This record gives sequence, structure tokens and C-alpha cells, in this order.
Amino acid sequence: MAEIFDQMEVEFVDQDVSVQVVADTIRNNGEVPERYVRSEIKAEGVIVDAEGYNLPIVDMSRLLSPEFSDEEAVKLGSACENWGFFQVRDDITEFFSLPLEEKLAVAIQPNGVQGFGHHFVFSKEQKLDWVDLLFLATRPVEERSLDFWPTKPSTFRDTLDKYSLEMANVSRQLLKYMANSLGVDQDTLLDTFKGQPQSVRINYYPPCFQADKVLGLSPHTDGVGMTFLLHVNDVQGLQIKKDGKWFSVESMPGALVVNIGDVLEILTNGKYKSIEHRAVVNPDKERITIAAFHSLNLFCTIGPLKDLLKVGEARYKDIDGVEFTKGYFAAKLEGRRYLESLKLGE
Ligand SMILES: O=C(O)CCC(=O)C(=O)O
Ligand SMILES: [Fe+2]
Repeated sequence: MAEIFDQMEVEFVDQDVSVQVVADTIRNNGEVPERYVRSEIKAEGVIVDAEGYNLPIVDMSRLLSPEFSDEEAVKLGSACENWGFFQVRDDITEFFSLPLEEKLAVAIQPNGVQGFGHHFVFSKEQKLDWVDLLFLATRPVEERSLDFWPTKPSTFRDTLDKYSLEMANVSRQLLKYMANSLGVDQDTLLDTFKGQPQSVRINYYPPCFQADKVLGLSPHTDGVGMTFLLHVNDVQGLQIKKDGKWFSVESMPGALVVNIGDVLEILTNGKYKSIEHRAVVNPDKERITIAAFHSLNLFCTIGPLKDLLKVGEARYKDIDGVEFTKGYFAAKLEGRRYLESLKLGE
């Protein structure tokens, strides 16, 4: 799985070394550079605050207890079908307060994706996201490229290792309950995720005094099975699109926001939804999140689960996993466009 990240065959273009440095430079008397100004945010309109809806909360301890498991699993199933997002608990790591030189020790290499830097920058003309990131393949363990794993702070690697294991365990548990809720065989679904490839993307969104002019992360879906997002410093900024409107997500302190990615939408033949989401920036505070992505062994074919095709026609093409991932990275962050292109007969 990890080696796929070294052969993406897509060309990324340089941008500023660090958005954090840009933010620091303009803080007192500057303007946001044109490459970061997103006029579409205002044009697009409606943002609905958290009061407008209730994001389902699934309690892991209830899910795992014999007494409440069934009840909680029903909530889990409905959360995946209707929202693609819900929350569970856990903990986190930090790296971005180091001086820039230290972060550049693990800089993303030309045309690579692992390390510190930026993703999805293809042209000098395109608009840029207001974020610095650290992206690492974390599982299977033997496929880690430790060159990109920070050695500072000294506990970083160990902390990430533990976090990665916790997340892998949670994803395994959730898959079991999802299988039950979908009515597919547990082992079949778990087998599909065998080896549990996992990667993490740690996002650092510097504050921006003209926060409404920029976007932290462009609208996109995640090209994986499912994602667990932890708000490292509890600054909010995640928005999800439902019924054509943007909703802000209020994450409970220490909770994980879970979302279904493109691969699970395809496997479930569209029953679970890969939700389009984006991140906005805070005017005064830095915002840090860690997204843990869980996917399939990509050296296989991705398509609707056979168990589900007994009761309905396939709505998505079968696609080779490596092709899918290359296509995802090459398609840029453009909402659900790439996923929609994999639908049959539409
Ligand atoms: O930081 C966030 O709120 C969203 C992060 C995200 O969507 C991602 O890393 O894929
Ligand atoms: Fe995402």
C-alpha cells in the first residue's frame, strides 16, 4: 500500500513552503495573497449553523457492551446511511509548533505525497488551500517510510504508532457493526479491509485575519473506506454538504468525527454516503486536526459487495484499486466529481 504513494504519476507544483509563514508575514499589515482568495465561498452561500440539525453521536462503550450494543448499532447504521459522519472518542499528537527548518527535515519530495508540505497543487494558477499538512502512511507497519516520520518531538513516532493502532482497532470494530447493519457477512467485509492500510493527514490551519476570504481545505470527499477526524486543539471549522447546503460540524471535545469515504460508498453500492466536506479557517486561532484514513488493500478490485448485488443492480463500476487511487489524486479536490464518474448509467 505505502509504495503506491511513491508512484502517483502526478506532478505537483510548488507553492509557498509554509502557509504558516505566509500567515505570519501578513498578520500585521498585509493582504491575503491572490492565490489564496476564494471568491466562491461567498457566492455559494448558505452556511447553516450547528443548531439547525443534529449530528448523530455513536457511543463506542455502548456499542461494545452486550446490553446496549444492538440499540447503538442501529444508530451507527443510520448515521452511515444518512450522514456519513458521526462521533466517537480518542486522543492526539502535535508537531507544528517546531521551527520551519525542523519541519522541512521531513518535507514532501517532488511528486511524492508523504511528509510535510501541501497536496493537490497542480498549477501556478489554481487557488490554494490555507493549510500546511503532514501526510504519512501508517499501516501496514512494515510499509512505513520512516524518513518522513518526524523525530521531533522525541515522542512523536511512538505516539503516532499507538494512535494508529487504536484507530485501526476502532475501524475494525466499526466494520463489524456496519456489516451487521448492511446485512452482509462480517468476515467478507473484514476480509475486504484485510491488512488495514491506513494513512494520516495532520492539518495545520494558521489563523487568517481575513478568514472569510480563504478556505482551509477545498470541498472534497475522502478517497478511502472511512476517516476518523480528531480536533487536536478543539477549534472548529469542519463543514459538510447535505442537501446542497453547507453545515458546520461542532465536534465534542476529544471525540472522533467519523466519515464514510468513496470506497465504502462504492462497496455498499451507494447505501453509505461519502459526504462532501471542507474546512474553514479561524480569524484568531490556529486550528489543528488529524485525519486517520482507512482503506482496502489497493492491489485488488473495488466494486459493490457481491452480497448486496443479490438484492439490487450494481450502481458503480468495478475499478482496480491502484487506478482508483491514482485517479483520486489526479482528479484534484473537486467535491464528489471523481466518485460520480465511477457511477454506472448516469
Ligand atoms: O480538518 C478538517 O476539518 C477536515 C480534514 C479533512 O477533511 C481531511 O484531511 O481529509
Ligand atoms: Fe477529508
